[in-house]
Amino acid sequence: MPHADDAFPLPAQVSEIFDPASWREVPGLVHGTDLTDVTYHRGCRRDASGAWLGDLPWVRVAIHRPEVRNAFRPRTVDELYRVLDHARMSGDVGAVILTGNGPSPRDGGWAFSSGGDQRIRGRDGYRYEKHEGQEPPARAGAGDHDHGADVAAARERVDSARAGRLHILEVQRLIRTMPKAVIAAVPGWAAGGGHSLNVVCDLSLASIEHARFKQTDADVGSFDAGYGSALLARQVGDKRAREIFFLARTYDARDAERWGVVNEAVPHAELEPTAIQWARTVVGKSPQAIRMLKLAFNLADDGLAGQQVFAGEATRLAYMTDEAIEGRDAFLQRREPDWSAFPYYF
Ligand SMILES: CC(C)(COP(=O)(O)OP(=O)(O)OC[C@H]1O[C@@H](n2cnc3c(N)ncnc32)[C@H](O)[C@@H]1OP(=O)(O)O)[C@@H](O)C(=O)NCCC(=O)NCCSC(=O)c1cc(O)c2ccccc2c1O
Repeated sequence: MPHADDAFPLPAQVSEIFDPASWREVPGLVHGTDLTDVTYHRGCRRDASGAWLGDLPWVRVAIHRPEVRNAFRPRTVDELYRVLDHARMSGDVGAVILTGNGPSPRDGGWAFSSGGDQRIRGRDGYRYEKHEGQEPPARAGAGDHDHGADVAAARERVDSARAGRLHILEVQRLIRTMPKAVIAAVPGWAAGGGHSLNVVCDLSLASIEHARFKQTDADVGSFDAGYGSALLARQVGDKRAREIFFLARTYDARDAERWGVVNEAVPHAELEPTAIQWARTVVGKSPQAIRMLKLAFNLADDGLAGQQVFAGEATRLAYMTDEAIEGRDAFLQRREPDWSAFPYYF
């Protein structure tokens, strides 16, 4: 039993393959209080009784809408952005595990994400809903579930006063540009915009038993013409990327591994422990080296935006030198800078 005075008691079991002993809640970003569609946890060490001993430098972010294969609505995207930005701005966090909670209480299906929630798609994008987060909880078993009524109720909830959004693209850019390793742990379906979310992560693991991939964008009249297609082509080759989009056939974790959509296919039970192990390995490397490498991998494909992000880190390195400090100090001391100590390296 955890100690009553434990700073961080064991969190709730948010997913069947989530190990509460490896994580703690993050105050201000707690599911059920601050978040409805996403869960967010900080890696930590605990003793045998479950008492918190200390933090570890990684976090776990999961979409928590298993009853709709973790489809995202605007609120989901807002929450994803919020927790990912928290991870980005946490100086003691070096890796992010991105996954989907499951299984579905309706039918036991697993998902990473099935992309934009088609029930609330409008002509201008995905629509916010009134009273979000107050929907009746999904009940176990498909018997009492009426899909048509569910779709009608979701459309009824649309808040017509607010504009539609496509801001999963902002989340993609955040994942792409945050100077930390983002590891996708794909426990089930990665479809449509969920397929693209996996593409944009730095590293990916997929469940052999349950992960399934399918790029459905063109089936529903949508198209991720950015990272979701162009970066995919870099990963799997141009012909294969066209096949994935144009034919929209389902492929599994083994195919995904062979094609380069994921790094490794692993047994379902090993998915989260392996993701944690990969996070542990990445944070064992030089933070500066990982930062520069990630941004270097992005640079050529991201054009001037990629150069800008890489150059920002180069500027930070420059600020750490005596030469840059001499420039700053000379200005503050109202004197000419003395560069004589600094060679013209070649
Ligand atoms: C993912 C599936 C292949 C899984 O099939 P399966 O047979 O296992 O499960 P069901 O189909 O029975 O699903 C269970 C349950 O979940 C509901 N559901 C699943 N996905 C969604 C969804 N995306 N939106 C709403 N609801 C969903 C489903 O209806 C069932 O409900 P019940 O009421 O019957 O219980 C299969 O589910 C599937 O194909 N899903 C749809 C995948 C899809 O087309 N996604 C959207 C692609 S477009 C997109 O994501 C996208 C979003 C953006 O914001 C963009 C922004 C800018 C550019 C491009 C964007 C973009 O392309």
